[in-house]
Amino acid sequence: MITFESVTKTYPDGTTAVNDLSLDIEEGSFTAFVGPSGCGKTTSMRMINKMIDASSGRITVAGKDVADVPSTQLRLGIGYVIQNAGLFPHRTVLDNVATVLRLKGVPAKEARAKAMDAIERVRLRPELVHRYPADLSGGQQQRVGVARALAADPPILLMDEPFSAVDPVVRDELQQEMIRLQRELKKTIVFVTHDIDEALILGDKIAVFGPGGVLHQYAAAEEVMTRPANTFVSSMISKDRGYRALTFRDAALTAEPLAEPVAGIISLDPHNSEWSLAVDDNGRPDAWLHRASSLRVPVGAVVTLDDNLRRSLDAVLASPAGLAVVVDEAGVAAGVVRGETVFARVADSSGDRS
Ligand SMILES: Nc1ncnc2c1ncn2[C@@H]1O[C@H](COP(=O)(O)OP(=O)(O)OP(=O)(O)O)[C@@H](O)[C@H]1O
Repeated sequence: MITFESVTKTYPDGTTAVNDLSLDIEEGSFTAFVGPSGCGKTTSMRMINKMIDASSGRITVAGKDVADVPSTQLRLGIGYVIQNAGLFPHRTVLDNVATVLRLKGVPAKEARAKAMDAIERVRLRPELVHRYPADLSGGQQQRVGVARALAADPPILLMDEPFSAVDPVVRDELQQEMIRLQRELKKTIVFVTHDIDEALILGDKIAVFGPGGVLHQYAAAEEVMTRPANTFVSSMISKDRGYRALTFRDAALTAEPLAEPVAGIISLDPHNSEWSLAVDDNGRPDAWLHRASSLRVPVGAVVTLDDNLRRSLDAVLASPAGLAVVVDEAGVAAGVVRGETVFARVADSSGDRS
């Protein structure tokens, strides 16, 4: 879908940002460009939609050399999401999302209807559509940025560090949202991040960039983890490696059922008699409640039954009750998994690998 053939970019001041890059990005794949700051990830991405021109080599999109396609035409088929969303401050959420459709000449009414579809797709609350970006949280703004990029249904999505400015809990939510969206939409996504964890969580394929704009490895996420191409790549992944490997282990958990909520509170007996679980009106987990002191601890990570072992471990460790909340597709609390069960699976899985 997107190919780089011996592409080099040298800026006028002599900096070589990208050095002889060859890469073949398959249609429908999620590719993460990862590496430390200044390694040419953004430059490589921006050459795809011609925000930056290559100095030499060739880039093709859907078989066409981008040099031969007018920039505006090229960009109408390529959604673009950046850090801090880059929304127009004086346009409402709805008008922001409708922007590309309007540029494409879609009549206003139809553009708004399609924009609403995109807003629903990213699960942004519909009552926010008439607000201005400044009235939204960072995470909500990013959702608008993703909706705007998706509204015109482009086959390709470029995302440049889109989640690096939001707090870790929201970032985790947005990452899970991207995984869900990609399952539904099957776009060709290129995602720039300096965070190897984010790359491994999201990417089917990972391109590891190093100083001087050199590509060190381009492979499936699991292969980068288990067979790093060289010492540069191993140094990127060496910290917390065992923990990261859990990303690729199926948790294969069974949920233990929960009692019915009474006034929004679910008793966790017999698993835990010190804590209860508060849920919202829709039955989604909200907070852990310490029965004796009434202390409330927001529920951070939750799991679904097909989650990997790493997310399951995160959910257990983030829970003061030592239980992970299992949610269904709608985010409704459907059960719990005990810490011991997850720890036993982690121990088994380390055994598998040795
Ligand atoms: N317009 C420019 N003129 C000169 N040098 C530039 C320009 N833009 C980027 N560079 C340099 O090119 C190199 C690659 O930059 P690039 O932004 O592509 O890297 P990156 O891996 O995306 O890093 P970051 O995450 O910090 O943006 C860096 O050394 C950067 O300083």
